[in-house]
Amino acid sequence: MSETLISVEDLSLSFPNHQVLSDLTFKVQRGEFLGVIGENGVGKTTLIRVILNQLKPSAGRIKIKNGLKIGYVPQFRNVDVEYPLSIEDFISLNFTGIKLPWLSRKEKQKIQTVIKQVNLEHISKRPLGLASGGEKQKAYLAQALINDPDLLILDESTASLDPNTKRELLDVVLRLNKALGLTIIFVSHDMQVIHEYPDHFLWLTKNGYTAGPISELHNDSKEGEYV
Ligand SMILES: Nc1ncnc2c1ncn2[C@@H]1O[C@H](COP(=O)(O)OP(=O)(O)OP(=O)(O)O)[C@@H](O)[C@H]1O
Repeated sequence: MSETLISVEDLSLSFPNHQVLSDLTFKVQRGEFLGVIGENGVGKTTLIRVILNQLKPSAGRIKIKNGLKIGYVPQFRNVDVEYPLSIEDFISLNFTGIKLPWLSRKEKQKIQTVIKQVNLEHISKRPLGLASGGEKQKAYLAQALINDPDLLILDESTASLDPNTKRELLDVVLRLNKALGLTIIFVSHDMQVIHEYPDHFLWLTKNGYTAGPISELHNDSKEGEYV
């Protein structure tokens, strides 16, 4: 039996003088890998902010499963080369509910687990500022995993990575989805990767939206890359 984690019903959101989301209805089931696609300005990030409870819908409803733990991987932001923390220490910053001024053995083990999950073992002691773009995104991914989320949201986290690095990160995300049953919402402009990785899609357009299993995503849209 599938379990609904997020249920969105007739949801609309307007900013002053500007309707962004209109009559949106979809569900996210546990274990799903949902790709959210759409042109610039169509409301992808706005939708994510509604899911994160940072914005209230103007109309309609969103139901989030009680106690759902969400991990968030932001859009790539370069980290200054002078940034002093090691990748390991950077990841540990995201621990919530730390009771002691130092890390417990269990917390240290957890850090090593997530470092392995994102394939950063070989450079975990390196300052984050010296890591490559792909490695930095993996460090953000590891940070999002540290509190055992049920749902991982990646908001255009691969947008500025080269094609190989992008695939490397998405291979890690797909493994987490398949092996651990982690539910994924992946926001992207890139039709090609939306065809390849997610099992469901939500395609926001200026005039509405389409949603469904990835097999129903139009093949003629494969070529398009929104930038
Ligand atoms: N707080 C706000 N107040 C007013 N307008 C906003 C606000 N936040 C976003 N917008 C506008 O709403 C529209 C949707 O923005 P959003 O960031 O959700 O789009 P997006 O699909 O994520 O775009 P991109 O792909 O460029 O990141 C844009 O026109 C944006 O300028």
